[in-house]
Amino acid sequence: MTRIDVHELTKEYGATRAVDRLTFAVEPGRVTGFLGPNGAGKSTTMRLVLGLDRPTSGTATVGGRAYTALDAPLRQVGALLDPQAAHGSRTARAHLLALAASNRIPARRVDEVLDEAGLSAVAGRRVKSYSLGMRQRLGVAAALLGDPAVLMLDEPSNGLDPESIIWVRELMRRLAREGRTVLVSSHLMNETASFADHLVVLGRGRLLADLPLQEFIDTQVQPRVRVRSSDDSALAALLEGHGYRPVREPDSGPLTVADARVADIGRIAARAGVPILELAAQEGTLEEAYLALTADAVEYTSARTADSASAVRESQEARR
Ligand SMILES: Nc1ncnc2c1ncn2[C@@H]1O[C@H](COP(=O)(O)OP(=O)(O)OP(=O)(O)O)[C@@H](O)[C@H]1O
Repeated sequence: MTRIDVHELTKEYGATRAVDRLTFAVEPGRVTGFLGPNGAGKSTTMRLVLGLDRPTSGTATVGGRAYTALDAPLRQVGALLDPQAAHGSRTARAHLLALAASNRIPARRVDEVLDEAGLSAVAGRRVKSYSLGMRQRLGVAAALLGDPAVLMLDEPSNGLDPESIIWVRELMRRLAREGRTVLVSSHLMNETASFADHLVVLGRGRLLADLPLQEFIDTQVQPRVRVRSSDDSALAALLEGHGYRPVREPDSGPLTVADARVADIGRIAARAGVPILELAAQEGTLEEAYLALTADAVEYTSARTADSASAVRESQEARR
């Protein structure tokens, strides 16, 4: 089993501390989502793991060894960092054949990964004629070439159409099921929630969270209950009498009750004889949880996003 271990990792570029005493492990058999605002240090961390940059201090290892000390790196770690990495004047097949030859990977793997990436029909075309989505697929094909135990993908869904996004999601799930170690950075929260089992979240180069996906959401977003009655005013008064703070959704929608459980709300209403038309637990989303956590750790924030992040937090506070 091959883990990625990052220990007390620090990287400074002049006065900028891009990565700040970072410690975490990426375990095999699950997809770990790597999140953080722009400039949080995700790409730098991936580059340090891949030996593309030298740390100022600390270590990053794969299976206990530095990437640069691996015998056949491409057969142990597959990475997608920059979809523009392939030379534009080469065909996709020639690009993969060159990579295979320099890493002692059998040439037949090239056709296998082209097929896996859905590029077989266009493998003879020059890469410069490829769309961003096709380049992303080629980058994923290159990452898979050495059949590696560890995969690190930086924004693999970037520029992909909906069908390709589903392809990436299912591919990552399968790679994790096969027991591989999969680290994926993304800015797309719904997307990350659909494939990640575990999350590592950075802010300003530091570790903000290292938790299973659901636990991360639960620690950031209070549980809520949605409830609707034929007499919402009576229901609201009843719940207030029991110490809850129900909030009416806009346009006379149902009531939202923070810090509440379905069974408790249902029992209170039944005892008082208030008819219930709808009663449901409302799950927090990864986006809410992420915004609540990272609002203070955003390096580049427009006034508008800062407002919406604090609005999410305020609405959460209001429901408490
Ligand atoms: N080669 C470099 N020289 C100088 N500063 C750098 C270099 N690479 C990264 N940085 C700085 O380090 C910080 C972390 O950048 P990094 O690209 O790792 O963040 P990120 O989390 O990947 O961001 P994004 O989500 O925008 O890709 C930023 O402040 C960035 O400007």
